[in-house]
Amino acid sequence: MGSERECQLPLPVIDFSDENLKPGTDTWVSTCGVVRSALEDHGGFLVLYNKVDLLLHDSVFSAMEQLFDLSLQTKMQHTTDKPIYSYAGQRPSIPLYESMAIDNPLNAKDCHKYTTTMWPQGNNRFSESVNSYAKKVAELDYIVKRMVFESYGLDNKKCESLLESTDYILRCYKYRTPQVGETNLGVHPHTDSGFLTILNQRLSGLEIQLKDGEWFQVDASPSMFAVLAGDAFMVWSNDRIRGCVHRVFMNSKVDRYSLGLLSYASKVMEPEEIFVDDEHPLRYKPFDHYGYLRFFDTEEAVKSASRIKAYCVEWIQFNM
Ligand SMILES: O=C(O)CCC(=O)C(=O)O
Ligand SMILES: [Fe+2]
Repeated sequence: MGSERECQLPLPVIDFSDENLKPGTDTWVSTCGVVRSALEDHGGFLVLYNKVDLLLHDSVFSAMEQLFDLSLQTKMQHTTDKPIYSYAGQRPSIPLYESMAIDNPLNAKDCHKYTTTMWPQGNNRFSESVNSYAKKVAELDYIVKRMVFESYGLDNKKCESLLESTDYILRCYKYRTPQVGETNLGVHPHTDSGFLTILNQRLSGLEIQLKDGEWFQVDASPSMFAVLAGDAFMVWSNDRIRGCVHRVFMNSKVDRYSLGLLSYASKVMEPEEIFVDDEHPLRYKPFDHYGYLRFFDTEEAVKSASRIKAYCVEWIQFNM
């Protein structure tokens, strides 16, 4: 990784398949720096990662096709008590978009439970491929977080404790092709409400906004993953890390599928002390991630300029 050619791209592409990328090596240390700068500058970066082999890639994406082929009534079933959308879609401003969330996909039993809600007769192939895929992508999530902690000189124990209080969701996205006269916007520009999102797309369409405001189109490939910081990462870093603004356009004549592993803090989280000093005063109150998700669709949140600021910052102004 970190070859000069890679670093010259507006958004770094980091090779996580490199055998030399082990903690303690020079490659590891320099990659930690690239990861940190990309998160501070753009809120994200791209990763080449070969732990999801082609067989698993194909099987998880065909599982997604099967999932979205179910009836709307089946797809809209309530599958989690967390304040996330089990199903999102049928929205007039983004008519192409549908998404479904599998709660706790790293756990085989929870994958099985989700699967039997969707297919009461069972579908082992679905639950097994989802579980294997999520576990492989979670390994990438752990490495990225470990690198971030290390690059700021934070103890690995702190990182472990963050990982222990992390909930994962596998979100599956489908975009149908636009009909004549319909918008080809898949999703409006936004930041994700989670901590970190790791996306893989089967067709291109994902665009990331760089710090200069330009849009960067992410190529689709089974081994190319986009790593995006969400709102909770901004809170944790007291705004040192930027939330990654991204959007999707449907440019193809076939349906587009993508998959995101999203992480959420299961315990109240505070900005790390090292990010708070006289020059960088505390910007966020202790953060209840699920409280934020419940706030997310309220009228107050929707009309605010920034949902995360509306949820956290105003509280500080009135209570300190
Ligand atoms: O489809 C994608 O690649 C990304 C979708 C997305 O950003 C979202 O729904 O939050
Ligand atoms: Fe997103």
